[in-house]
Order: sequence, then C-alpha cells, then structure tokens
Amino acid sequence: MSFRSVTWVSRQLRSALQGSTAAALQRDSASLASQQVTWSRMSFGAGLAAAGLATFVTSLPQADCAPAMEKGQAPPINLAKAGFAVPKTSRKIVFVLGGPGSGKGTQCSRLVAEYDLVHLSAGDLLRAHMKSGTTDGQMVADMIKNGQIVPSYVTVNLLDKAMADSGKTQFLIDGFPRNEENRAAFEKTGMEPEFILFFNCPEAVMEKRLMGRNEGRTDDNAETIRKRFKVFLESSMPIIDYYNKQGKVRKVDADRDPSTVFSEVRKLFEQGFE
Ligand SMILES: Nc1ncnc2c1ncn2[C@@H]1O[C@H](COP(=O)(O)OP(=O)(O)OP(=O)(O)O)[C@@H](O)[C@H]1O
Ligand SMILES: O=c1ccn([C@@H]2O[C@H](COP(=O)(O)O)[C@@H](O)[C@H]2O)c(=O)[nH]1
Repeated sequence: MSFRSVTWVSRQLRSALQGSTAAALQRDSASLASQQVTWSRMSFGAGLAAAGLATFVTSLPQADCAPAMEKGQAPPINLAKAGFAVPKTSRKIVFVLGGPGSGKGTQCSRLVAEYDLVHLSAGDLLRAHMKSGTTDGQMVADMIKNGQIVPSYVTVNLLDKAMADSGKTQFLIDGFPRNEENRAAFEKTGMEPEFILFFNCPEAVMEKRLMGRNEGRTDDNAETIRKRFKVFLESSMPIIDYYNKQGKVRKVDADRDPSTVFSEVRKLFEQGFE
C-alpha cells in the first residue's frame, strides 16, 4: 500500500451524504469536497467513514477548520478531538534512525509536506518536557546535555501521548529507539515499526553539520557531540542491526545534498509497507 494522500475522504463524505436529507450538511460537504481533503487509504475503515465521518467533520469547531481552509489546504481532521480513540495496533509507524546530524529532522519535514504522516521527534518531545519544571524534566535536561539516553518510561509515554493527541494513524518517529531498553519498552506497548528509515552518514560530515546548526541546543558542542557519537555507535547501531536482521531497514546515503537525499527517501516510501 502506498503512503500517498488521496481525496478518499471527500468521496466517502459525498457517498455518505447521498441518502441524507440534511441540507446544511450538504452545504458543508460541498465546501469541504472542494478542498483537497487528504487522508490515506490505510488509516481508516470504510464502515467508520460511512457511519460517523460526515457527522463529526461537520461538527468540528470552526476554529479547527477555518485557518487551514483559508490557506487552501485540507481541513484538519483530528480523531482524538472528535472523540474517536485510534487503537494503538492501527498505528502505522516508521522509525527514522541515523547518527546525530545525519539529517533525520530535515528529511522528516520534507516527508510530512508530501505524505499524510505525523512527525514526532523524540528529541523535540524530550526538550519540551525538560521545560516542564518536574523532577523528570531536570533529569532529562542533564541527560541531554551529557548525550545520554533518557529512560524509556519517559520517552515512550511522551511518544504515546503525542500519537494519541494527534488523532492520526501514520507516524514518523525520529530518533527513537536509541538502545535495547527503548526498543523493548516500545514493543511491550503492542506497537511495532513497519520499517526503519536509516540515514547513513560519515561522522566527519555529521560533526560539521552539528557544529554549524546554531539552534542553541545544549548538546551541539564539541564535547557533547563526541559523547553522542559514542552512544550512537555503542547503543543505537545494535538496534539498526536488530531490525536489519528482520529485513526492515531501508538505508539512505545521507552524505549528499538534501534534495538528492529526499529523492531517494521518496522512492523508499513509495514502496509502502510490505
Ligand atoms: N543533506 C544535508 N546536507 C547538508 N546539510 C544538511 C543536510 N541535511 C541536514 N543538514 C543540516 O545539518 C544540520 C542537522 O540536520 P538535522 O537537524 O536534520 O539532523 P538530525 O539527524 O535530525 O540531527 P539530531 O539527531 O542531532 O537531531 C542542520 O543544520 C541541517 O540544516
Ligand atoms: O529517544 C530519545 C531521543 C533523544 N534522547 C536524548 O535527546 C538528545 C537529542 O536527541 P536528538 O534526536 O538529537 O534531537 C539525545 O542525545 C539524547 O540525550 C533520548 O534520550 N532518547
């Protein structure tokens, strides 16, 4: 199956409305159908769409729909806000792994612009959490500054909550799992990755990129970068090997300009899930 977004929801909406007598609903549907309502085929059961989709889309608060529609984009449909919980086992997950500075975040941004995917960077979630003022938050701040891997109970909870809150079903999980403890804790939740997108990049290239990133990160300095590289080789590479043995790794040569890297990434996504 392909990740490519389709106007499938529009069609479902129109067919669900064919038997409906509600004029107001039809008016809303026509305006929605004129937008490109994107969703992906695999994320939704036809029964759910026919039974409830028209109702909850039209009942979404205006504030949720208006800004995106003004920009000519798809109105956001958030299943969680609409009261539908997406079962964990329905989530389609791709782990995006590679050394620090290999370009994971850069390529994930490009992917979400083209496909119906939610990008969750474990590092970003942890950086937000470290500002929470909790004891955990302080621990996370210290660990990031030292290039250490935060215990799974923190990271897995943050990822799980972000997935649930998104109300979506297809995720790029960037920078996780980083060690065996992470991997095992995630799999215990019942979720597993469809495949692993692995960015292969020489250390010298990654170091140059990180030193030039200038985003004010506490770990983008020569001393912490050295520690992060060591942790990557010792703890994270074995995870990539683990998935490689399962035939789940799709490897990209990341030492090229971002557009060239992306054209290869796109090809790997067009293969869909096997
Ligand atoms: N293909 C590329 N060529 C040159 N520079 C790149 C390329 N991809 C990303 N960069 C730059 O390198 C830096 C690191 O990229 P990015 O943040 O995407 O990496 P990352 O793998 O997500 O890093 P981290 O794991 O540390 O979060 C950024 O400044 C980015 O603009
Ligand atoms: O799953 C994770 C992800 C990240 N960390 C910590 O955060 C920093 C920065 O991560 P980036 O992916 O480079 O944004 C990383 O060095 C770890 O300290 C983590 O512990 N677990």
